[in-house]
Amino acid sequence: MPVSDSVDRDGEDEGADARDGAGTRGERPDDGLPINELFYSLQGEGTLAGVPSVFVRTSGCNLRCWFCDSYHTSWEPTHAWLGLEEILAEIESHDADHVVLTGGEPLIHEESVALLEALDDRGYHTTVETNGTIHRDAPIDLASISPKLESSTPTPERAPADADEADAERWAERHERDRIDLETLAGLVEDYEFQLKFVVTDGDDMPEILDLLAELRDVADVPIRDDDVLLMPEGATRERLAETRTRVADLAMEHGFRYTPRLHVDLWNDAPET
Ligand SMILES: C[S@@+](CC[C@H](N)C(=O)[O-])C[C@H]1O[C@@H](n2cnc3c(N)ncnc32)[C@H](O)[C@@H]1O
Ligand SMILES: Nc1nc2[nH]cc(C(=O)O)c2c(=O)[nH]1
Ligand code: SF4
Ligand SMILES: [Mg+2]
Repeated sequence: MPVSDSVDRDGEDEGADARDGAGTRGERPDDGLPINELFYSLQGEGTLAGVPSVFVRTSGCNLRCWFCDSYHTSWEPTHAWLGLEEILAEIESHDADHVVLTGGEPLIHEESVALLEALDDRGYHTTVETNGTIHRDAPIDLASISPKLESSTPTPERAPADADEADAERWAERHERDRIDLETLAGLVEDYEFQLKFVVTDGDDMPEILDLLAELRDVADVPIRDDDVLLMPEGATRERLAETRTRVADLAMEHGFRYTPRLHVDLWNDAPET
């Protein structure tokens, strides 16, 4: 199946392009979001790992990591359109104080702002999982920023097997062009409580992380402590994590950064809605 570009063409109104996305179900409400899945689980990653949370996963992404563990929000997006009230009702049906807005890239959708405002009004703690290429003004309690390294680029050798070859080639170029935007990253760390969560495979990723941190520390008006930096092993399955996690834990100790597990993968492997 050809890779769908309909959720995220270039331009300002990237979220709007999801309106005619492949795999779409339901009418698009004015305040709606394309929802890939909405579920209750434990936060598996980062400084809040282990906290019971409702996850809202929007569809559509402006990048294409070859390893994306949410293939059906990026390479082959599917979703149902849900209105703001429907999303809130679903969230409120779970007994949780924490909501994690993720994707795909949730900040391509301007409607994510209204959702975050409504959650803030209701007293929820909100985490936004973002690739750090888009800034929006919204009540975000924790910006969980995962800047994408060169090792995430879907080169011909690394593109997912299901991806159309020509599309993958086009995405490799676009991914490489767009994956780091220093000004946007600086805006996010200045405006929000944040964590910088890098997906790491091995020591080859470290020079790029160190360079990026040095540049960001230069540009940003707020301190970025080593404590704000988390290394997360690449792996969407238990089998893959078994190959990467010890190496990444050793790198965290060597560089004085935090290590974050992927608790949900340990607990439930790659099952959907976990
Ligand atoms: C699916 S992404 C959605 C949010 C946003 N697009 C981003 O990349 O941060 C959620 C988190 O999963 C991470 N992730 C995706 N695939 C992964 C993999 N194969 N191994 C480890 N982490 C992965 C991302 O880096 C990000 O921190
Ligand atoms: N349990 C669990 N924790 C997570 N933390 C970040 C996730 C994400 O996909 O953004 C995620 C996820 O998919 N599941
Ligand atoms: S930026 Fe996030 S959602 Fe987009 S392809 Fe990469 S990991 Fe997947
Ligand atoms: Mg996930």
